[in-house]
Amino acid sequence: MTTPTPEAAGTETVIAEKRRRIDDLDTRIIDLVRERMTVSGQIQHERIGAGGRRVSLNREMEVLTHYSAELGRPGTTLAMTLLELCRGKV
Ligand SMILES: C=C(O[C@@H]1C=C(C(=O)O)C=C[C@H]1O)C(=O)O
Repeated sequence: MTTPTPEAAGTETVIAEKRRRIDDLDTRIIDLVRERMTVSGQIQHERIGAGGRRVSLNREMEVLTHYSAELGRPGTTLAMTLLELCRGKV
């Protein structure tokens, strides 16, 4: 193996540092998703206990609109994944 140039070594360091930051962000995002799942489950439990349904399509449209307004079409996909995590498959 050849020794990397100082420039390449610097690039590798920057990438390694940024990847650690991304790993930290992903850990926090996963924690937030778990928190969302807990709160969503509490709402569903409350509604079902009052004789309602687990799913509220009107509310899900609001969530999908929020994500698509902020993040475009991939935001809709992300919101659908979050909804499935929070209330299961419909
Ligand atoms: C949490 C709720 O219940 C369900 C889960 C939702 C969610 O996780 O955002 C949205 C609508 C419902 O299908 C709610 O009605 O707010």
